Amino acid sequence: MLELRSLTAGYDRRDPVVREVSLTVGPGESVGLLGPSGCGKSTLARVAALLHRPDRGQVVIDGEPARGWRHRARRAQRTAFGVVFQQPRLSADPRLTLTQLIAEPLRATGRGAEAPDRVRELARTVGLGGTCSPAARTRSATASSNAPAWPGPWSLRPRWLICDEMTAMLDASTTAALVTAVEDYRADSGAGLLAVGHDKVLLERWCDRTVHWDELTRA
Ligand SMILES: Nc1ncnc2c1ncn2[C@@H]1O[C@H](COP(=O)(O)OP(=O)(O)OP(=O)(O)O)[C@@H](O)[C@H]1O
Repeated sequence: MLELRSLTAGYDRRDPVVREVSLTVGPGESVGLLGPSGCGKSTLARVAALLHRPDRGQVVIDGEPARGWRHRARRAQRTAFGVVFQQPRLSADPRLTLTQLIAEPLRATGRGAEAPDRVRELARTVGLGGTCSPAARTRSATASSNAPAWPGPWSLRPRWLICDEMTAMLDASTTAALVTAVEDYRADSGAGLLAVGHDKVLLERWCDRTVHWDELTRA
């Protein structure tokens, strides 16, 4: 269970963008969070993935409250999350090859020996035919990591996926391929998903249930 309990967060303690928000994602469940641009969805997604420290409230991961954030998060909790941000081009270091992008999270967490097998498997999963096109790079960023030290969606087999406007900049066929890749991974691993966005049609089709930002903040 991923529990967000009464979270208040933002960039100025006197004027937080997320106020007293609570949301629960069950094991293996996919929850879509809908809301207008600028309401605080990305901020909440970053808090949920332990990337942004809230001012108040708790993130509880499988019964255990998070006590550290970003690099201070416990490794077991940090690696429980795979995160896909809305700007994949900024998430992938352009100096790395596609293979390095996929292998880096494993090396960074002392599991480099698994890299060759995982690279082969993930390249197949996300449909990288050895090309270096922007779409292929987007898919490899999704498969690997958002920053070299931050293990991403698939490499470390996370239990929770946080997707923040994952498909906002993609065409329809790449969107469909990515959603399929996420769902294949979830079917295989039992991972839960929090997908944040403003595409109601996509999230309602994709997720077990959707909640609107207003419902979270009305209470
Ligand atoms: N790093 C930051 N520093 C200061 N303010 C920020 C920062 N990031 C976001 N904000 C502000 O916080 C508010 C919420 O932003 P956030 O990105 O969480 O919203 P969002 O719902 O995800 O929007 P979008 O759908 O446009 O991404 C906005 O007013 C934004 O300008």
